[in-house]
Amino acid sequence: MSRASLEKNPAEVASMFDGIARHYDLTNDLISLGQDRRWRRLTVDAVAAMPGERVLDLAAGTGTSSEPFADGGAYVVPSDFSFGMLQVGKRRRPDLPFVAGDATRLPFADESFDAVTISFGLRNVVDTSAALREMLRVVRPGGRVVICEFSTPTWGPFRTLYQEYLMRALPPVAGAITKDRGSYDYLAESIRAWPTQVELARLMLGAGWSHVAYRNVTGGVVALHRAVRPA
Ligand SMILES: C[S@@+](CC[C@H](N)C(=O)[O-])C[C@H]1O[C@@H](n2cnc3c(N)ncnc32)[C@H](O)[C@@H]1O
Repeated sequence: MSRASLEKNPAEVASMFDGIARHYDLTNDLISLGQDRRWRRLTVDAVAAMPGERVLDLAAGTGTSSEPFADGGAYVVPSDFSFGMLQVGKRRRPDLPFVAGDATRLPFADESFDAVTISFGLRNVVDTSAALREMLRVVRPGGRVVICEFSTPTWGPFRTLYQEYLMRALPPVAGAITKDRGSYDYLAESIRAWPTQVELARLMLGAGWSHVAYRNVTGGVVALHRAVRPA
């Protein structure tokens, strides 16, 4: 199966996710050793959506990151540009209003959401700053963003161990399960090349977000960044 390169050409990225869509959720559980469920719960807590609030879940894939918002009473819109991922999601959760859209040119009006969130998606978008600006545009003044993404473990010895797992163990193991080693080589390489916690916070400030803050989860394997659109 074809993998994307670190240039993150949108057609290549979408086609790679089309290819893994069927096994995406199961493989996630396996390769994260079940940690993904905790990361998702903390993301939902950070967004703290009230019932009836409008939440955009960007790069929502199969909608796994969107479901808890809907189940909590928010009006969540899962959006993604991989039709394969959207189809799997729509089959599983026909009640959710999946919308096809590119994170760098969102098909939504200005100020149409109370909050926007993106889980394990921003790293795959060709232009990080353009996506951050689009998220700012579609959120109302005073609205918030929460980004859940792989990051850089803070403790040196753990970072070394993790990077060994990432680069040496994860691609062959996930490749054997899915018969698609290339996509997991991409996963490992894209995580290693991704900005640190502080660098991402700077990009958010540069895109116009204020009150930018982050917290590390699982020792910094994942970071949750949050910010507010200036009123
Ligand atoms: C790792 S999946 C994350 C899915 C989901 N948020 C989750 O937590 O399971 C990354 C998703 O980002 C989407 N994506 C990447 N670049 C995108 C872009 N420019 N616009 C919209 N979606 C994009 C991919 O299609 C893929 O479904």
